[in-house]
Amino acid sequence: MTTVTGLGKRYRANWALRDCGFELKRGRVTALVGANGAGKTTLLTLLAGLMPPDEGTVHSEGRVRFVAQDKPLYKRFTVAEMLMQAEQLNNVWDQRKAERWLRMFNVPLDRQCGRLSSGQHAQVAFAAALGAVPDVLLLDEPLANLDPLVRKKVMAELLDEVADGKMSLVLSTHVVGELSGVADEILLLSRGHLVLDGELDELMTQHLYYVGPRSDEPPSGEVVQARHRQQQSTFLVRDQSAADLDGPWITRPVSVEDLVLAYLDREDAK
Ligand SMILES: Nc1ncnc2c1ncn2[C@@H]1O[C@H](COP(=O)(O)OP(=O)(O)OP(=O)(O)O)[C@@H](O)[C@H]1O
Repeated sequence: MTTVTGLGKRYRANWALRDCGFELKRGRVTALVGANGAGKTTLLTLLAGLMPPDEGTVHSEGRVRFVAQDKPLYKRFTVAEMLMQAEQLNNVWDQRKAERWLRMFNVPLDRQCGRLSSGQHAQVAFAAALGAVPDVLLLDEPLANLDPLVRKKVMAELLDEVADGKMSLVLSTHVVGELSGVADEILLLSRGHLVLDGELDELMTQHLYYVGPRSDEPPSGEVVQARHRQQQSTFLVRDQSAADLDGPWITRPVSVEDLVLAYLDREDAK
């Protein structure tokens, strides 16, 4: 439903994003991860159509809504007035959906936006985006400013929204420990390039740890991360042939967090 091909963006002479290609499907959650300055916000802004690419294309079907990191609201408006404005700006609007979200997170409709806590402020931005019943919802670091319980609840509710298979959700995040059970797909950016992308379940089966005697190489596979102690080496590898393993090596599964951090670490060291 969204197809991205050869996407690139530069600010003056510097490419912030290059050669980016992937698809976003309905009913799927895509996590966009990468170090500070990797190009996540640039990619989301291009997906939202808020600035033109310098190369490549984004083709999206349906309504795309974007909640930016700073989530601008009119400070003097009450929450209810903010929703009324969102209604006027959108051809399709579901007031019940927006109000339900705000009730769930205890945000008073009659409170001025300038008097909301940063967490409540974020909820108003989410409610306004969801009220527009988007086909593609893009959230730039939606979990920042939220306490751990609210983060969990927001994620659970967003997953519910995706579950009926109509919407595609993309969220950028630095909270990689909370991706397991949330993300179906991953896009990992490093210095403007996609270095890992695909279905998370598939990527998990393609990666594993080899633990064995101190050595320079693992028994097979492409090394993503290597750690050595005096007598022991541990390799996180991308490998599909581990089933035939014999010799001194043992294998261990990787977690989503291990996988993402290992790739971030590898790219950081380049
Ligand atoms: N308006 C701009 N003008 C010039 N350079 C920019 C502009 N916006 C972003 N950049 C540069 O483009 C690169 C990608 O920035 P971007 O904001 O997309 O990264 P990010 O992954 O969202 O970072 P963070 O995790 O810190 O929010 C960075 O090198 C940044 O300095």
